[in-house]
Amino acid sequence: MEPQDYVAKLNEYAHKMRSVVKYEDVDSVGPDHLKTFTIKAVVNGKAYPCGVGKTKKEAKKNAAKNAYNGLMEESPTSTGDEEFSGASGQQEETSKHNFQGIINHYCQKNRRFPSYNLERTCGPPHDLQFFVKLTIDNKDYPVGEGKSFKEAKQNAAQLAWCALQEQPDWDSKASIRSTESEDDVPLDTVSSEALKSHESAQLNPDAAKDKDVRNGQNETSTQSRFILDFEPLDLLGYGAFGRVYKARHKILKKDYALKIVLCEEKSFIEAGTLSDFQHENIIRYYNCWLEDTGYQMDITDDSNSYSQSTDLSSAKYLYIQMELCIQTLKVWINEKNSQVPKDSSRRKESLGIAQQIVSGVEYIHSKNHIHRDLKPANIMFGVGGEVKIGDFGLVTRDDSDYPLIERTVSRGTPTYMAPEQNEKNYNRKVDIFALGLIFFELLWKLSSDHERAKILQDARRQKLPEEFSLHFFPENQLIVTMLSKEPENRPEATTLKAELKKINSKRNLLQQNSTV
Ligand SMILES: Nc1ncnc2c1ncn2[C@@H]1O[C@H](COP(=O)(O)OP(=O)(O)OP(=O)(O)O)[C@@H](O)[C@H]1O
Repeated sequence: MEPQDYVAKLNEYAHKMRSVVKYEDVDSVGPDHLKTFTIKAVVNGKAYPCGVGKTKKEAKKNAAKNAYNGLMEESPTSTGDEEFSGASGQQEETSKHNFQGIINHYCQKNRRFPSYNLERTCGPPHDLQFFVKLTIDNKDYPVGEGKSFKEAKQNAAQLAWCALQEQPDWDSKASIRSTESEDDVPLDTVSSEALKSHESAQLNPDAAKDKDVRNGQNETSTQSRFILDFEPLDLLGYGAFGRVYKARHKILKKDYALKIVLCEEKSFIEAGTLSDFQHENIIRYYNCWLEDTGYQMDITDDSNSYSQSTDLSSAKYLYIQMELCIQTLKVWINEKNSQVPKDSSRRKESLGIAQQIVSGVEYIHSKNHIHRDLKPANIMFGVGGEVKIGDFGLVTRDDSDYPLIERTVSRGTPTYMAPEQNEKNYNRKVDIFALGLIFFELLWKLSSDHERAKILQDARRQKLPEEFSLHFFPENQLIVTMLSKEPENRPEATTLKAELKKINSKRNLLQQNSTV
C-alpha cells in the first residue's frame, strides 16, 4: 500500500470505530532547504510512533501509517467492522513483543548489520524525549520516539519491522528462516517463532551464544561499530567524563574526534544539544551511537576516571563523532606565556580569538542554553584556525521553566566558575564570568602555574594587576564588568561582542596611524 493511502485508511477506520484522530506537530529540524518534519497521530488520546518526512504532508502520511499499523497490531483481526474496544488487552500483547529482538534475529539470519542512532533529544532534562533511528546496512528506517533511549529504540525497531515487511523485495522465507522446518510457515507464525527464539536467548544467553558461535553467526552482534568503521589513531585527551580519540573513517578517509563516555541518561544531553547547534565557532557534531564496550587504546596510564560505583557488566558506552580540532586554547596560552621576548602580536590575536568565542557564546545563549564549563581546555581551534567551543557535557537550558541541574563541585574547574555557580539558581551570566577570566589569560603573560593561580584568584575578585590596567585600558574596563559579583551587572554576550568590535576597530585605527 502506498503511504498516501494511510491517511484515508486511518480516517475510514476512525470513522467506523467512532474514534477521534488528531495529528500533532512534534518537531521540525534542519535548514529550510533540508528540513525534516516529525508528526504524530493520536487516536482516542493514544499517541502512536511519530512519522518523519521531508514535508509536513509526508510526515503526516507516515504518522498515519504508523498509527494504522499500530492499531492493526493491537487488534490484528480488526478491519473496522467490529466495535472498537479500546484494545487494551491487545495493547499489552503488542508491548510484550520485543521488536529489537526480532530485528536482531532478522539481521543475524540475513547477515545484515543493524545500528541504532540517537537522532536528537528534546524537552527539559527531567522529561527528555528521545528520537532514535534504526539503520540496517545503510538503509534508514523511520525515527522511533520514546521517553527513554530504550523505549525509542524499541519503537524504532517496531517501525523498521513494519517497513521491512512492506518492501517489494520482502522475502519471507529468507527473512524469517530460523530452522529447516519453518520454510513454509506463514509470516505471523514465524514472527512469533523468531520472538520465542529471541526470548529463550534472553532467558539463557549463554546457550544462545553457543548456538550462534556454532552457526558462525555472532559476528554482527558483537562487532564494535567504532572498530568496523574507524581506524583509531591517537588518544587526544580525557576528562572527567570520558576519553577522546582521533580516528580515521575507513571509507571516507577523513579524521574525526570520537568521544567515548560511560552512558547515563544525562550523557545524551551533550550529543542532543550539539546535534541541534550549527555555528562556525561551535564544534561540529556528526553522529552518535551506543556500544556495549568502551574502546580503550592500549597505552599505559591510570587515567580511567569512570565512576567506580557503576555496574560495568551492564554498562553502555556512548560514542560521539565530532569535528577534529587541532589544539586547545590552553596550549595556545601556554605557548604564548613561554615566549621570550613577549610576542608582539598577542594582543591582536587575542582580540580576534575573544571575538570568536563571544560569537559562539552569543549563539549558545540565543538558543536558551548555558555552557557552564567554559575554560581554555574546552575551547579549541579547528583545522582552519577558527575558534571552536567544545565539551558540552555540562550544558543546560537557561529557562526558568526548567529546574537547573546542580553542578557537582568536585567535577568542574573551580577557577572559572562564577561565585553563584555553587548555588542552585544561576543563569547564562555564569558563562560571562568565565569569559572574563579567559580574556584576561589570553592577553596577560603569566610565567608560572603559581603566579597564574594567585593572579586568577585576585581576578575573580575584580582585582587585575595594575600594569595590566595601564597597558590594556579598554580591555581592563570590560573584563572588570564581566567579573562583577552580581550577575546582572555582567554584560550580555551580544553587548560584549559589540564592545570587543569597538576595541578592535580603535586598535586597528591606532596601528594604521602609527605606521603612516
Ligand atoms: N573535537 C576534538 N578535537 C580534538 N581534541 C579534542 C576534541 N574534543 C576533545 N578533545 C580533547 O580531549 C580533551 C577532553 O575532552 P572533553 O573536554 O570533551 O572531555 P570531558 O571528559 O568532557 O572533559 P572535562 O573533564 O573537561 O569536562 C580536551 O581537553 C581536548 O584536549
